Amino acid sequence: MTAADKYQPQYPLPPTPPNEQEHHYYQHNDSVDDMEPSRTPPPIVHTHEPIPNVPATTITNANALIDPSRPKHMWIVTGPAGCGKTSVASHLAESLKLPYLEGDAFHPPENVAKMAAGTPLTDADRWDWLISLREQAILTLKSAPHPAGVLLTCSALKRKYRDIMRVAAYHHPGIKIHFVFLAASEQLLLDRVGQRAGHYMKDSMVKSQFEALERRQPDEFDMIDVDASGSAEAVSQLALETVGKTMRATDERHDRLLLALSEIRGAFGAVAV
Ligand SMILES: Nc1ncnc2c1ncn2[C@@H]1O[C@H](COP(=O)(O)OP(=O)(O)O)[C@@H](O)[C@H]1O
Ligand SMILES: O=C(O)[C@H](O)[C@@H](O)[C@H](O)[C@H](O)COP(=O)(O)O
Repeated sequence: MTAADKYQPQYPLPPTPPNEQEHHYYQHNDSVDDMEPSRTPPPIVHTHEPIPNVPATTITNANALIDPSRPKHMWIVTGPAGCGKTSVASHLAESLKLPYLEGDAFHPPENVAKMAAGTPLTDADRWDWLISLREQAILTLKSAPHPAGVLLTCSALKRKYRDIMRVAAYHHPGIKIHFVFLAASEQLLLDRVGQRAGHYMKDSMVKSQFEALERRQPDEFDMIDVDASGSAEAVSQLALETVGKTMRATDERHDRLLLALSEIRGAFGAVAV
């Protein structure tokens, strides 16, 4: 057997890259309501400033960009229009003293105009919006004086949208992502959106939001459902209890891990002596 034979992969090869014609199709066919591969993601603009007095080798370690002493929590309050994202997130932000990013504020004007005209957004419309929200959340976590977390509202209706947000933890393992899904019936949200004044999102859009909605999948362990059918106060309180419990559990797990690591180090130190 030659060396070349030896290194032939023993598993099925991935599909060959698209030929030029397909590539053209992927780039220009906007009628495909699918973000990958109908749109190539734009390059992510790294907005963080260089950190002074940190050796360049440390800066290349993504984890070092976030204060490594404790996990940083990214709480994403999700659900279709009218479920109470804004109400709940502002209550959480105030109670937990965390910075808060309102997802709607990150929609480009074209998206707002589209929704205001009663046209549901496509995956392609949401792609840049999700990335800019995610990057701003990371930037907020990195900014002095290092908050313990950040709150975001973002409908995050589909699994793949949530996966876009999860990329934050991939690049910055010090970030713990959690989704809170505010669960309520379509009829209830129709009523709430119908009664809400001065918002571009009209009740006619609630149906399409439910059509797009993909509920938590079994492997989405970072997602918690909160019953959002009660009064605004009751839902906010329930969400606060849920968030507090999860945050404490995550921090305790982290502390136990650090303790175990220091014991292992101690044991190795003793052996070395
Ligand atoms: N639990 C609730 N019960 C009744 N009305 C609510 C509740 N939560 C929010 N609302 C009202 O419903 C409308 C939509 O709430 P909002 O927080 O803006 O939802 P979202 O940000 O998800 O669209 C607002 O007018 C708000 O005051
Ligand atoms: O992805 C979307 O289609 C939008 O993000 C949508 O889900 C969101 O609900 C609107 O921006 C309206 O804002 P409210 O959720 O505040 O009604």
